[in-house]
Amino acid sequence: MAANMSSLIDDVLEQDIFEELNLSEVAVLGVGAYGKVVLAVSKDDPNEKLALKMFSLSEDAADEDARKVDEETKRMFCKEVQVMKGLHHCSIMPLLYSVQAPDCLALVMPACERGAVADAITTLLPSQQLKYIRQLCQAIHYLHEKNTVHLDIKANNILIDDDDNILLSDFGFSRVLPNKHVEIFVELGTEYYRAPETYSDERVNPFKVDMYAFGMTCWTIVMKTRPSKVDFLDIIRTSLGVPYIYRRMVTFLLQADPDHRPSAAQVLEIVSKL
Ligand SMILES: Nc1ncnc2c1ncn2[C@@H]1O[C@H](COP(=O)(O)OP(=O)(O)OP(=O)(O)O)[C@@H](O)[C@H]1O
Repeated sequence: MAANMSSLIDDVLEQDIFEELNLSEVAVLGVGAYGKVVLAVSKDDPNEKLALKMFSLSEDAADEDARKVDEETKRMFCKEVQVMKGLHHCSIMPLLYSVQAPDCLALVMPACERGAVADAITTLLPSQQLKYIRQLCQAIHYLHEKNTVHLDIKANNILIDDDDNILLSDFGFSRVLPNKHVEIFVELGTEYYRAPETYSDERVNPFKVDMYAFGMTCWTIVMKTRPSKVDFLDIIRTSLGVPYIYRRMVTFLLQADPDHRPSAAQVLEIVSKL
């Protein structure tokens, strides 16, 4: 792990991460199992706002349990860095750099202070709905062309930048695969966004799992509501206020049979013309 990790780290810091990077800690943007995401501002340039996804380390070598947790944290961090370093797309969250400090590992990214699409869901304008769906589809198409799957696409993981464009973020569950036909076990994901086949104990096509989650994300965007325990297909089919093309697209994407779901390339062809 050490050799692999050192090749993924851009900077090793001796002291406090904020001090060494000359940043002021402003607020906590989110909290996860690994640690937290912190909004920080450069002391040199107050216009430079960064989000630091920090993976806490205890580095208590004497405590075996703490050592095991640290090993797992390092593994998760390395996985996310490795995937992000290979991605360069205007609708995908860029990794500016990765750092190691005495008490944490951190991904440094541009901060999206407007938050996630999930937070803005009830106030979306028709022009934003179309733009976000199109940009998300372009991001997924790019990922899938690189044989990479996200595996946690949802409205909470789509951040909005200062220019009102979206950035697909959180590559913690992502995988880079050898080809588009490989089948793997997918046991993680978020309730309502998880494709039905992932609840079986069998291998599944992860690209189709992403397309189901994309369908649920489109559902939340066009219905302007967060998903809950309802019949998604029935609701979208009977929501006559939603443009027909969206109802048709979401219905295709949410099909229970993964083989019947369209690919990102197929959906992109439709949304590019809208
Ligand atoms: N670059 C960023 N700019 C602004 N906020 C961010 C940024 N990155 C992450 N966040 C916020 O922090 C939260 C947690 O980040 P992230 O999704 O990467 O971690 P996670 O533990 O995998 O979260 P989850 O379990 O909710 O998917 C996000 O939902 C978002 O609100």
